[in-house]
Amino acid sequence: MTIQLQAKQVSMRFKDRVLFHIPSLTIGPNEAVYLKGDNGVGKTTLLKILAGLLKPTSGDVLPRHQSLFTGLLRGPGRKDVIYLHQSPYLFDGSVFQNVVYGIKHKNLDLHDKRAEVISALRLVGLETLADEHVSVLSGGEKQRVAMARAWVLKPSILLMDEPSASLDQESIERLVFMAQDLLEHGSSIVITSHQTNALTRLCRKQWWIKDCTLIESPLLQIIDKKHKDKENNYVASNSD
Ligand SMILES: Nc1ncnc2c1ncn2[C@@H]1O[C@H](COP(=O)(O)OP(=O)(O)OP(=O)(O)O)[C@@H](O)[C@H]1O
Repeated sequence: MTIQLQAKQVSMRFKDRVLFHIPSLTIGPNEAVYLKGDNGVGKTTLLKILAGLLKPTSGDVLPRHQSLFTGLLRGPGRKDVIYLHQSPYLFDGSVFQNVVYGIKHKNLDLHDKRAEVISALRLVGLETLADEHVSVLSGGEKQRVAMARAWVLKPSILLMDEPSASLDQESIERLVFMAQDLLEHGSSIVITSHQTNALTRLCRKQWWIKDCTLIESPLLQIIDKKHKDKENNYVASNSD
């Protein structure tokens, strides 16, 4: 299922400081957005508001066609919208347990759940570490586990906060492959990053937080043939 989120007159203030006021904002269905802006302008804050993890000072963010009343009943956190943290939280357990946790209530038998988790770990290149405890993983590997956990959930909207900050080129390309797969299945993604890279190149729209508001514009990507060939080779070598 894909959904569309709509924000109306959303303002965020910390004490006397107005971080931003956004009159109107829509995400989805099936969009890829690059969210940019200087340090401290409120990118993380906006993603948390969209995910329902933070309440704006004023305004509302609702799935399209959902009434405010239903929204109030739903409680904190927005089902089907996942916020991928800059430094993801993994619980005390193995890599496999961390990824399967997301689908523990899904109506799949154990065999199918295991297959889904192994596919996700293969995509992020961590299948050989499935039984390792997460405490032995590097920062980049933890980020990849968090991405695998998000991918198995097949969210309608995935909000990725600086996903590439601690990743090398190969890991970024693995994330690109997963993000592309979600997009092909109708999900939307929002990516924050201080540098353009293969992930931000997936985006066709830009949100720029500047002067305490958000400016939206289309993002025209210049297809770099050399880069495209490299991505295609990567996909070919990772498809069964
Ligand atoms: N709970 C809070 N109380 C007070 N100020 C806060 C709170 N949360 C965030 N801020 C402030 O709001 C501003 C925006 O923070 P945010 O993390 O959203 O910025 P950002 O654009 O993601 O920055 P960066 O690019 O550095 O990650 C910062 O100045 C931060 O200190």
